[in-house]
Amino acid sequence: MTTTPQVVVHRTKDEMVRATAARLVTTLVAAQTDRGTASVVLTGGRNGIALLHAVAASPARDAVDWARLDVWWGDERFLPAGDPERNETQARAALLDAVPLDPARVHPMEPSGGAFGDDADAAAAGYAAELDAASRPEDHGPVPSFDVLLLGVGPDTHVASLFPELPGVRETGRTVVGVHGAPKPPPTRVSLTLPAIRAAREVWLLAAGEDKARAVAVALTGAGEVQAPAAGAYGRSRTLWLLDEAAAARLPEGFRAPPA
Ligand SMILES: O=C(O)[C@H](O)[C@@H](O)[C@H](O)[C@H](O)COP(=O)(O)O
Repeated sequence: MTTTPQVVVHRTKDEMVRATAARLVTTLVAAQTDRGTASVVLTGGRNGIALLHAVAASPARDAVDWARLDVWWGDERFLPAGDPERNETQARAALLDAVPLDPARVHPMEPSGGAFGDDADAAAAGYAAELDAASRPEDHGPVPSFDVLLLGVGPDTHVASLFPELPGVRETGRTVVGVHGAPKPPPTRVSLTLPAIRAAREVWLLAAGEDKARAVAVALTGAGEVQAPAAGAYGRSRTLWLLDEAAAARLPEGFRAPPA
C-alpha cells in the first residue's frame, strides 16, 4: 500500500527543524500512549542531525519516556567506531547522550573494524538479523513497524544510502545492504532498503535549501524509485515531506498541504 505524500512547507530551515522536533516529540509520546513503547529510525546528514539538536533543546523533550524508546538507524557510514563522520557519533553528540535511553534499546549499525571487520555486507546482514529478532508477529515481516523513520534527501534524490541506479535501490529481498561506491563520501556504507523503509508507520523526509529543490520536485512528480530513490520512500500510514520554502520552490502548484 502506498500513502499519498503530504508536503509541509515551513518558511525557513530553522523553522522546519524546530517544528519537526515538536512533531517528533508529540508523535513519540502518542505512540507510547497507544502501545506503551515507541521506535524511531535516525538519519545522517545536516538536517537529520539539526533535528536531533532541536529535540535536545525542546522544552517538551522529557514528555518522551526515553527508556521506552527503541532507536535504530536508516543508514551508516562504514567507518571505525567513534569516527566523527559516523551517523551514530553525530546522533549521540546531538541528542542520545543527553537523554536517559535504555542502552539495550539503542541499535547502531556495526562500525568498520567491529564485529564484522571490514566487511560491510556482513555488517548489513548482522543488522538485518537484529531487525528480524526485534520484529513481532504483528509486524508482518522481518522488520519492526517503526513509529517514525527519518530520512534526509540528497540533491541527487538519494535517501538513507540508497543512491540512484546503484544496486541497493533495486533490492527487493534483503532488508539491509552493504553499499559500495557511493557518490557521497564515504563510499562504503550500510543502508536499509526500500522494503525495510516501507515497514515504518510514518516516513518523514527532510529537505532544506535550494540545492534540494530539483530533487524534491522530481521525487514528488512521478519519478521511478530506481532513478529517484526518495520517490520510493513511504510509510504504511503516513508519508510526510518536511521542507523549507527554498526546497519547495520547484514544486508545481497543488502539492502543498492546505494551510492549517
Ligand atoms: O549518511 C548520510 O549522509 C545520510 O543518511 C544521507 O542520506 C543524508 O541524509 C542526505 O545526504 C541528506 O543530507 P543533508 O541533510 O546533509 O543534505
